[in-house]
Amino acid sequence: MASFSSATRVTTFTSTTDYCSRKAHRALQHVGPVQNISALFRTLSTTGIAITPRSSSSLLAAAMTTEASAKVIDGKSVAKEIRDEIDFEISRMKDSIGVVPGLAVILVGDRKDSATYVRNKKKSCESVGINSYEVRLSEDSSEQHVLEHISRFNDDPSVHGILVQLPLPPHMNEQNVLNAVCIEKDVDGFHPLNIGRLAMRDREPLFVPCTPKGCIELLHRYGVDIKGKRAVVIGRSNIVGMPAALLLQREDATVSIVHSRTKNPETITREADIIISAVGQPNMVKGSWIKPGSVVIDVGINPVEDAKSPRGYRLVGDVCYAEASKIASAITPVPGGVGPMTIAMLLSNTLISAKRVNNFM
Ligand SMILES: Nc1nc(=O)c2c([nH]1)NC[C@@H]1CN(c3ccc(C(=O)N[C@@H](CCC(=O)O)C(=O)O)cc3)C=[N+]21
Repeated sequence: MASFSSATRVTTFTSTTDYCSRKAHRALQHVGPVQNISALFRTLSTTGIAITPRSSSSLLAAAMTTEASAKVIDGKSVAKEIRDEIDFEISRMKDSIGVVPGLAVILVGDRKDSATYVRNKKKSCESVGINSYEVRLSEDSSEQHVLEHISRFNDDPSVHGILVQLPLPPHMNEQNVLNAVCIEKDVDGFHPLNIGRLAMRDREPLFVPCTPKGCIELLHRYGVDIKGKRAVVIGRSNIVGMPAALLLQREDATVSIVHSRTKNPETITREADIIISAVGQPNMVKGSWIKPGSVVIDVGINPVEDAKSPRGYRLVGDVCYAEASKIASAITPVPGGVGPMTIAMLLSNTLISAKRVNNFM
């Protein structure tokens, strides 16, 4: 790919004769090479130069030929950092009151992806000193059977968190099953009472759903201001989109939700300073949906066929990374972005639960 050489820059701005562009050109000569389009827009705004539609489109065209240079929001390394903090806290709790947190995971059926997630969760639990209890039930087990296991874990004081891996087989009623988890152990944060409290001002949920919590944690740890910013959440699922929008609102963002029935999703998304995409459509969000300088959190983890990959597929996000990383100021990769954070937040919620029930600060 061609780099954004100074020759390119000069051509970009002398090709148009309007005043702003000439002024922008001078500003650029002043600041030296510009790494990406958002840096360019920032530079222009600090010099007080208005960006006209005309200069804007030539800037965008120029940006499309530059190397990717948005800051990569490294979920994998932040998740590691968080696991180290959790590890420390668990040792402190064990040393002072002798309690070790416990997480129970119920897996029904033999979906390969679910088995992988459950295995990863178990490994992560071990890495921080959380006891994990796993129940694997066959695809054709009854809902009653699942409810019995939940009830047993509800009553077991060594279990501080209960996670029922989703999706459940089609013959089970997901609502019945999730409602059975007592809210004090609902580390997924899926119970309606937890979601209801999340939605209300001056109420506190016992647990915040892991994936949205992980998204916000990434924004915090990368120093992204949320207060007063425009945020767009793409997708309205109960487990990610909807709670992500509620959390952003609690952080004082102005939030819009874009979904499958939204007219002009591209126009609305392009107004956002912060985008959280959780739809499960590979490469749906194009560069043209993104405002220069915005921050993009890509929750999608979509397998796409890839004969060159050893597994026969590779994972891509909802966002077209190649395009977005030239326009955004920061972006999460897939894999290595939100995924590892989801698991770190599950461990965090399990620790919170164990601390709460034992009155340990
Ligand atoms: N009750 C329940 N709670 C969940 O939290 C839940 C669930 N059910 N069902 C399935 C989804 C999916 N999910 C993921 C967690 C981590 C990664 C993850 O760590 N992904 C790695 C890639 C892993 C790979 O390479 O295969 C990454 O993005 O870097 C992915 C997906 C949790 N889920």
